[in-house]
Amino acid sequence: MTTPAIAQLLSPWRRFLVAFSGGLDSTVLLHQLMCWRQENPDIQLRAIHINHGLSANADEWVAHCQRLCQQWAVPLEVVRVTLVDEGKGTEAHARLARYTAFRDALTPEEVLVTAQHLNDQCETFLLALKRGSGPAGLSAMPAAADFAGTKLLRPLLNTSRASLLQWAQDHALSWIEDESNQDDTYDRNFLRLHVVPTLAARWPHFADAVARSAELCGEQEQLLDELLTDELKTMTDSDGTLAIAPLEKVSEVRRAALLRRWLAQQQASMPSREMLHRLWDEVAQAREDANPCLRFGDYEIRRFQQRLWWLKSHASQAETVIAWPSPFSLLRLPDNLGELRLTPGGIIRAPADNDIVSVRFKAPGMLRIVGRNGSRKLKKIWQELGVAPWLRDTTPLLFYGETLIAAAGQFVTQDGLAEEGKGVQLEWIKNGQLPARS
Ligand SMILES: Nc1ncnc2c1ncn2[C@@H]1O[C@H](COP(=O)(O)OP(=O)(O)OP(=O)(O)O)[C@@H](O)[C@H]1O
Repeated sequence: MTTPAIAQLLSPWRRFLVAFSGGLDSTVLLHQLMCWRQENPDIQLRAIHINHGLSANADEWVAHCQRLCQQWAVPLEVVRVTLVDEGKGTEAHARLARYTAFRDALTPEEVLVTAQHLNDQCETFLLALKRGSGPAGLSAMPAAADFAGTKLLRPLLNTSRASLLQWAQDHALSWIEDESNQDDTYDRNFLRLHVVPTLAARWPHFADAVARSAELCGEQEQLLDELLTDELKTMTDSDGTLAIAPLEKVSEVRRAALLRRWLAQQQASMPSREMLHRLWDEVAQAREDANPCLRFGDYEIRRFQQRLWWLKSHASQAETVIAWPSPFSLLRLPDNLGELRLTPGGIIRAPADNDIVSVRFKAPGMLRIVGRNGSRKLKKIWQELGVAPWLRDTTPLLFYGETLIAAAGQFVTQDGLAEEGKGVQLEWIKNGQLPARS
């Protein structure tokens, strides 16, 4: 026998990867799916268990999951993850590692199924309330969301923990208890252990009511998505950058809603109100000659040519070195950035072929050109091309060390500025054409 919720939400799909921790919730989920498979043999089930190695009992949990999956004839993948502490807290790290492992394990034909239930939804809502979230945060967890090119489904979201327990007892299921669930230093556990039981004792349907509020908030957000989609499209370029000028003409609340949606398209985590204000005041509206930048985790937002750019941050990017052994041949740049060409003309002294031997590619658009030790003049040149979105809105600049020595892609020696028709000129070619200089 299956629960209607499971069949209703999952019926369009046929292949499932079940996130199986071995706890009560995911054990019931896997069992219900297994029962459903008995009636529908075309359904394919796989389970995945992530071993975070955090508990002394972690190996026992793995063994328990293996036993159960063998008994239910569900292939199980066990993934051992190693947590590196980057100051985000163990819980957040474990979660990140877990979802990365899910992403890696999923095939495009499968959907991921997790076992969050009504009481989890209630806690998620209360945690968002505690953070002062708006409707997007208060909509808590959606029952279905896009994930890793396929879907993440939460079919138990309207089922209470009590009814999962009832199911487990009725079917004599066994499950593991994670001892860390009793640790009320975690906010979620504090709510689960102390707050929600008090609320539920007074108002038995409190969790249902909260879930309804979450759903209503979700609907409002969806409506705004629909209403703003076309407007956002007109402001966004094919490269994902966002025009600033049209945002100046709309009301503050509309602008915030548009910026939020633009950030969501870049897969950014939801920004706080303060971050949105900073994004507008410190980046979009920065002084004309400023070179503003706002960090968002591993990413940053920059302004270039009156547009906002979402970029992987320099600090988090490993330097790539591209050899350019013969600088008079075309150099193809990574990330579809185009090509570089050196042509005669524009410099006092024509460099020997080996003057420039490698180009160090940092972030999109930022190149470090390094000469061979033997070259006298062009030893170390920084070239920032017009692609660099964090340049001031001027022509491409050329640096020697920290010193600006030329603009518009002309090389000069340290001795003086370029002379027409002599030396070499560096050109950047994108999609077969020289990009327009601003
Ligand atoms: N170690 C694990 N291995 C496999 N699946 C897990 C594991 N831990 C949790 N899950 C899956 O994730 C679901 C939610 O668990 P939990 O609430 O602890 O984590 P979460 O990923 O932080 O959830 P949320 O999406 O609410 O932030 C579980 O019901 C289970 O399906």
